[in-house]
Amino acid sequence: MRHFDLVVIGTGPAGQKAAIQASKLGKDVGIIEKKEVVGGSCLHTGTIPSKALREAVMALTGTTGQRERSRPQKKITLDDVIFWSNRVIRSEMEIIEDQMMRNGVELIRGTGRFEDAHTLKVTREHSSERVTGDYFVIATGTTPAHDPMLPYDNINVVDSDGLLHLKRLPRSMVIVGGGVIGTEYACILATLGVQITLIEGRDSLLGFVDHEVIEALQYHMRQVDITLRLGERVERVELSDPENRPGFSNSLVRATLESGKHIRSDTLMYCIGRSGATQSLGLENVGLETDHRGRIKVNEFYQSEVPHVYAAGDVIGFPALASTSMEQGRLAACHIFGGSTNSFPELFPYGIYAIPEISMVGKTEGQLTEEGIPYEMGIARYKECARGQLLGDDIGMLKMLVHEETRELLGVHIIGTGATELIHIGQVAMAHHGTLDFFIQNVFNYPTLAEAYKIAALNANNKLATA
Ligand SMILES: Cc1cc2nc3c(=O)[nH]c(=O)nc-3n(C[C@H](O)[C@H](O)[C@H](O)COP(=O)(O)OP(=O)(O)OC[C@H]3O[C@@H](n4cnc5c(N)ncnc54)[C@H](O)[C@@H]3O)c2cc1C
Ligand SMILES: NC(=O)c1ccc[n+]([C@@H]2O[C@H](COP(=O)([O-])OP(=O)(O)OC[C@H]3O[C@@H](n4cnc5c(N)ncnc54)[C@H](O)[C@@H]3O)[C@@H](O)[C@H]2O)c1
Repeated sequence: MRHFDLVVIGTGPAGQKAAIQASKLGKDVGIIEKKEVVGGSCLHTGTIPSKALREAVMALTGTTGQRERSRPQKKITLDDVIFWSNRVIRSEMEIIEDQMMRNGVELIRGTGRFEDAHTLKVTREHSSERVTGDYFVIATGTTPAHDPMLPYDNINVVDSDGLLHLKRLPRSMVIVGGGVIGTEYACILATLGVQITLIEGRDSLLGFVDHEVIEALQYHMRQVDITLRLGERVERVELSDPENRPGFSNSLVRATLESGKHIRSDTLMYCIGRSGATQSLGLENVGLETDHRGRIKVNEFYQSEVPHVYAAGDVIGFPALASTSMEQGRLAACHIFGGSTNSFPELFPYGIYAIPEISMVGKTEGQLTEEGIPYEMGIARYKECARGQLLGDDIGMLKMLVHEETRELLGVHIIGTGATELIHIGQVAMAHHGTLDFFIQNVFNYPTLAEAYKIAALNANNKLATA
């Protein structure tokens, strides 16, 4: 039986960083992975495939600047897009495996299940073994939440994992759930020419994003013929019998909404959130419970109620991003082995890879209003920047929120080309309690989109001066 200082379960972003950090601190580390491939849902079904798909679609359709946004120039097959994605996934996988090998992290393939508080049984198809550990980091991530009433068949009714295995591009698709996954895929697939209907139970998509940015996004989604059904919920989904389709016309799926509307399509994708992958971990043998969505409760050090068992990444819930999962895994290993550590930063950005992309850091106008914080707003439109003109991005916008008295930056919200990169300028300024004067008094490269920060700061300054 092999013994490790630390056993990590799961090779997604949280598990990778926990394992490598512990190994850098001189510890013996084993990492368990139930799939044949390393990288987690991040690399195989989540972040990377969806972003590779997006990049491929943008390149193949020539959707670079928004002005050129159009229907595909040539017929693009799902194979074209998957070919692009697989190239990225393969090289990312090699990088992860190399990193683990170089750092002496022992990769053990199989499904891990606790037998007691320090023993994990690792089961493979034809064999099994037991490993023991002084400490554990559970980094098993999530799987798509399912509605038991739905007829999932992985062909016509799929979740976001199943989407990646479709054999052909559907003509039409209903997407249920206007969260991050539903919104990103709606934009990507519509750009490919799929006729999309997006159904969201709330009154707008992505409720945590600045309302003006969401209004702009929803406007542009409609411009590419995405039908938004907001404030609507799906009551029933039926698959048609191909031989006999009264009420289905030529479509294969019919969704009935609570409002009584029928929506017909070739395919329906459900993305209504995700559940912690904890069911088969044998947590009861360690004395751990999960919440109703399978998530593990941890303290600020990522320590569960059983002190030598830590958990990090999506399995602990919010914010459930690859970016935050990596840092949680690293911090967990630092806490276990006494490495120098910081606490998780209060300020971190969100990047939403819709088309156009969106990014935000800090507070929204809604939050500032609710908290009674006096603020002013500065806006820069990309079309005011030479770089925006060069890119043909007429719709991009950067909104800066500053404290009315201290002039400190409180939030930055961007929609448009490069939003997910540009946001980090605002993040750095905010982390150092920067004011809008930094942007006014400094010079930026020209022509760049970063110039939008200066334009927005001047705009806010003008409003403050006349207030
Ligand atoms: C469609 C989609 C798009 C996304 N886009 C973004 C994005 O753009 N940006 C972003 O920051 N985040 C994005 N995310 C979220 C991101 O993918 C997750 O936050 C991230 O993957 C979580 O990492 P993790 O290490 O916690 O878990 P995962 O990446 O889910 O990895 C968990 C691993 O544990 C393994 N495992 C599970 N149970 C066991 C067991 N019992 N034994 C052994 N191994 C086990 C699994 O096989 C898996 O390999 C996206 C997610 C989805 C679904
Ligand atoms: N760019 C990124 O960072 C990125 C991209 C994709 C996914 N993710 C991660 O993946 C997680 C899961 O994403 P998700 O989109 O599945 O979940 P989500 O929780 O973000 O959104 C689910 C949405 O579905 C709606 N909904 C639920 N049931 C419904 C019903 N019956 N009818 C209509 N609408 C319904 C909810 O109101 C909600 O808006 C996210 O929380 C995020 O952490 C991140």
